[in-house]
Amino acid sequence: MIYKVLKKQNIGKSCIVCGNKNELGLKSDFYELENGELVCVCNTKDWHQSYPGRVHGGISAALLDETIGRAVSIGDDQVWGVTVSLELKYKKPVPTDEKIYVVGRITKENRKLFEGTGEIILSNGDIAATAHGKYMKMPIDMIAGEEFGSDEWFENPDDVEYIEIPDKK
Ligand SMILES: CCCCCCCCCCCCCC(=O)SCCNC(=O)CCNC(=O)[C@H](O)C(C)(C)COP(=O)(O)OP(=O)(O)OC[C@H]1O[C@@H](n2cnc3c(N)ncnc32)[C@H](O)[C@@H]1OP(=O)(O)O
Repeated sequence: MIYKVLKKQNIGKSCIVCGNKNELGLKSDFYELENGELVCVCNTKDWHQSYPGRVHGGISAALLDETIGRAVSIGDDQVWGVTVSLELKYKKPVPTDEKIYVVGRITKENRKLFEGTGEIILSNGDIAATAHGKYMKMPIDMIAGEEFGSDEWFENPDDVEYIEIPDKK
């Protein structure tokens, strides 16, 4: 299905999931969609493997964690959180050297906590993993320190207006 992109989120410098200067990272892009969900798009690499050809389960967890954790900032980019708990179900192998999509959304939110769900969708539409995460809201200076600024967190614009996400099987 094709979704209109409302906004591309900022990226970090060194983050394992989104950092553009992390040579071993996933260099993921995050897009806020018209339906209120967030999609992460990235290309898995050989060095993200556990068994040959198969992405490490911890990498899948990191992708789902960040996608759900970022979904809370749709509409208010000053809301940040730290992960309190994260539960995954690994349903199919995530291949290395493949473009994948991670979709997340917030399911519950109050002043202190938020919860969300997400899934990794392979290019053929298979759902490879699902997750439920719980996060505690926290000001960014409490998470990352007073020095957190524009050299750590910045725009990474592109001209993507629509994203086609494989139909889930
Ligand atoms: C450059 C940027 C790069 C990338 C950025 C990407 C963007 C974002 C991506 C995000 C994705 C990546 C994100 C990451 O990778 S974050 C990295 C992984 N996570 C962490 O590091 C978190 C580590 N844990 C902690 O710091 C503490 O345990 C926290 C802060 C979570 C709680 O601390 P603490 O235990 O001291 O809490 P409190 O005593 O102050 O209690 C406060 C209140 O909270 C209630 N409570 C506590 N626990 C729970 C619970 N389990 N369920 C329900 N409620 C709970 C508690 O009852 C109390 O309520 P009340 O009694 O006041 O009513």
